[in-house]
Formats: sequence, structure tokens, C-alpha cells
Amino acid sequence: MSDAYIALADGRVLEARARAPGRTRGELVFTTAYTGYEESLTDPSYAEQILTFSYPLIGNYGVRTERFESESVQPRAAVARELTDDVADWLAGEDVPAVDHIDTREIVTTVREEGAMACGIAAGPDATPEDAVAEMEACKPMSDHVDIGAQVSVAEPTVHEGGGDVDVALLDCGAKGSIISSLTERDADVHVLPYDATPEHVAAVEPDVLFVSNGPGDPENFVAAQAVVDEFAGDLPLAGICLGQQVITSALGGSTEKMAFGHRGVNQPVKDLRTDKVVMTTQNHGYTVADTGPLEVTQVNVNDDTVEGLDSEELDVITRQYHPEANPGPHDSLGFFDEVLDLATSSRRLAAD
Ligand SMILES: NC(=O)CC[C@H](N)C(=O)O
Repeated sequence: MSDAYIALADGRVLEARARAPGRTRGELVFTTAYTGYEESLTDPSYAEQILTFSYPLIGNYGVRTERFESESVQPRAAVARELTDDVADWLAGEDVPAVDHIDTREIVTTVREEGAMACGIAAGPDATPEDAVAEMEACKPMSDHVDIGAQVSVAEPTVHEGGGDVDVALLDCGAKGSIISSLTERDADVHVLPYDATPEHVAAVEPDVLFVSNGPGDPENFVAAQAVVDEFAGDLPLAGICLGQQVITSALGGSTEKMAFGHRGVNQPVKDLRTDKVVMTTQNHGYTVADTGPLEVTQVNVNDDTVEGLDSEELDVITRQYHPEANPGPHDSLGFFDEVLDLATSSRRLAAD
């Protein structure tokens, strides 16, 4: 007898084993990353999603808070072929449902063929297939989570001192901790501002660069962040990662669109069009830039040609769709943070001239 059920929007109900009990719903997505489950499960970009791991064994090197990207578990639920007790106990302690003993290949193939979809989970001794279906039917599309930023952003501004003389205003739309530490390790002072900060809040920290973070959901819902970008474009260097790239592009007159199943993993090949070099990157996104507006495409995804990097020399903009901060994944793109800080300091020199 199963004690967990996963209801999919295509009408199927899959049987599984409950590893952390509860009932929940979210958009069903998958990551192909074979390590980094602690980082992925604490990445705020996964809010309101149910995360399926395609790698069959999750939890084999324990759970350490040092590897967390935020203070809580962010996906609504976790699904894997086999979860260790360490991970199952962690998720149960956080009241996040988790299920295993399920053919995750079937889930991945379904999402690949039909796209990311509404999903409901019921797990635990009293769970029924009907419970899972009711959850799935109540699941909203990601774009309907209009104020998702409030779930993942800091409530009040905070400062992380790097000890140098570059000030970064980081609009926190659900920032991973590694974005902040990648900047402080390079001596920048990072002023973390709420996702709905006003232009006045940003101006008050006298930044050398405005950095828009990663974050969950539809970038078109981050209207306050787009307004801030619009206000400072041309006056302050702009940088962004993932949702940050999408928000900046939309604010400058471009557009974004939802992908069928997105990119989530640690081996997405990205080609730099200026050097012709390919690097492996960490990714976690379901939307992509459709129209780049005034920005120039500098990097593309080798698998499907989607936009991975944008620049504007005129507007001092540099953005990435992937996650240069890694965690999990390869460190090949950490140089992005040096590029951002170079941009911040060179434009400050120009302004002072
Ligand atoms: N990692 C992110 O910032 C994700 C960006 C956006 N929510 C998307 O799904 O495309």
C-alpha cells in the first residue's frame, strides 16, 4: 500500500512513499544536478515549485547548514527516487513534504514532453489519491503568484560589509546567499534592499552599481524592481543574475516569456560569442528573455540558443541568465563578479572626471 500520491495536471496520479508528511501543491519541475541538494532545496528561486531530482540518490553526504543558500527550505515539496534519512528528516522538520520510491524518469519525461505543470502531493498515513488531486486542482500558475517577492525577500535593508570601497545595491528578489558572499569576498559592501524598494531607498545607499538578484516566478510581476531599473538606467551600472537579467531586460524595453520546461541543472553549456569559448553553468529558470530591447546578446545556450548573457556598453549593463555564483555547480563563471565590480568602479571614475 502506498502512503503518498502525486497528482499531475495531465490527469495521472502516481504512487510513492512518504518521507516527510503533508499536503501541498506547486509547479512540477526537475533538476538534473547530481550534487548540491542542500543548495537547491534552499534556493529561493524554487518557491512555489515542486522539485524533482532526476539523480537517483539524494542525501548521500548529509545535510550541513553551511551549504544552505537561504534560511529555509524553498520548494513546496521534494521528489526523488531515493531520499536518505538525513534529507527526509530535515524536510520533515521543516514541514516540507517529501516523497521517494517513484520512477523519476517518468516524471522527467512527462515534464520534458508536456512542460512544467500543476502538481499536487499528499503524503503520510492518511493520504489519499483524492487529496493529491484536490491539491493539484487548487494549484495556481506561477504567473498568478503576483507578490511572490514578498515570500522570499528581506523585510528590512541589511548590509554585508566586504571592507572595500565599492557599494552594491542588491535588490533582493529572493537572492541566494552565494551572490552576496561572492561580492563581499571581492571586498564589496552589499546593501541588500527589499524587492519592492523605491528609487529613493536605492539612492540612499549611494551605490556604485545596482544589482538585481535571482528570484522565483514570473519576472513581469516584479514591477517595483523594474521601476527602479528604469529610474537608474544610464546613470548607474546595472547587473543581474537570472530573474535579475529578466527584470532588467523588461525594464529597458525588452520582454520575457515562459519556457516549456526550463533549465535546471549544473551542466548547461553556454557559449560566449566574443571568445567562442564554452563553459558549463548552473541554471534554474523557467522563463527566458524573448526580446532583448537595447541590450546586446553576448552569450547563448549551446543546447537551444536561448539568451544567456546580455551587455550594453552605452548603458553599463551586464547580466547573466545562469548562476555564476554556482552553489551548486561549476565555478567556471565566478569571474562575472569581477566584471561587475570593474564596471562599478570604472563608471565611478568616469563620473568623477
Ligand atoms: N533562478 C532564477 O532567478 C529564476 C528566474 C525566474 N523565476 C525563472 O524561473 O525564470
